Amino acid sequence: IHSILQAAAKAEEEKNETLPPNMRNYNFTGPLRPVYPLSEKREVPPHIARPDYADDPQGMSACEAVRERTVKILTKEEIESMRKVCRLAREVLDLVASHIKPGVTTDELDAICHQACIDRDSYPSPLNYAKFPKSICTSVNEVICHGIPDQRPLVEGDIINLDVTLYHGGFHGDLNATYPVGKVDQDSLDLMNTTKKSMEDAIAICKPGVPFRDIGNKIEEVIKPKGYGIVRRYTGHGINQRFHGLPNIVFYGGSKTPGKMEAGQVFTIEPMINAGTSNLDHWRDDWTAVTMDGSRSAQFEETILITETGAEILTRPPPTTSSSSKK
Ligand SMILES: COc1cccc(Cn2ccc3cc(C(=O)NO)cnc32)c1
Ligand SMILES: [Co+2]
Ligand SMILES: [Co+2]
Ligand SMILES: [Co+2]
Repeated sequence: IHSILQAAAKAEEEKNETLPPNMRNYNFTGPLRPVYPLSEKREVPPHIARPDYADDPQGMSACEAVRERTVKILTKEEIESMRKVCRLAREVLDLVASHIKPGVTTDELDAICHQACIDRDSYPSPLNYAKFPKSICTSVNEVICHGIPDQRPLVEGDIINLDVTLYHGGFHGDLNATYPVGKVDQDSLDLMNTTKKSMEDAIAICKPGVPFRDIGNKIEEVIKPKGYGIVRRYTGHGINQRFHGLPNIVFYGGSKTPGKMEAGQVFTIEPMINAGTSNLDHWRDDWTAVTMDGSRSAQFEETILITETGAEILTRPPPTTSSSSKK
């Protein structure tokens, strides 16, 4: 009976108008489906400085095509520019997140993000990056990353990751977080909390002289006891005038990659953690990464600066110490 029902569901699916043609006979790994058509490509007013890939037919970045031999050490001025764009990116993430509720579509969240970038004299970095069609990545439930905003309304019980990157003053600022939609089951809450803790514990070990691979060792230490899967295909990355550069930061343990942290380096820590297998597949939209077993996935991301004494989270407001906090 089960296989009959499955065949019937599949036949129904192939008639489904909300699936784009090239996904009509794709074997989805979980219950989530895209809901097409995507909205019109959103415009960014000409007074806003654009990254070099914004108008490239393939969305290719000329500055990223130049191979790097070492991890960039930012100057004081460059660090100030990173502080500014990262602060703006945090404002935009928090604003978009405040609109998460059942019934809101991910396309509506994209429109809010797009306008919030413009209001901050910033370009939404994902737009046209390698031809990505929207201004934010919205990754729901079994989607690991790079989910495309579409006409699907959020449902109570979903989890959603919002991944925001802004381009301002010639620099990119990148962060993401995973949020519950209304009331969410305990397993999903555990997955989100553990993922966030693994990122925060990894940030806490960062300081000059620490090997980059220790980030993955620390994350694995937190994640392994829970039996979750650590995504291997996507990594954290250097970020500055480029959206993506050296170092590549893996989130699993036991990596042999060489390289140690130095003051003045800026990169993201963005572990993607699956409730089940670490294996992934991509929807036939070339972007959307999903867990192979349909289990849920969570991610958190900050952009951090390595300082003489440790790490500064550029995408978080500076901590107020008791002395400096205003009465
Ligand atoms: C060509 O191959 C791919 C595959 C997927 C995605 C993209 C392009 N892209 C679009 C948005 C986006 C965000 C990040 C990021 O670092 N988030 O933290 C990375 N890549 C991104 C290209
Ligand atoms: Co990001
Ligand atoms: Co400015
Ligand atoms: Co990133």
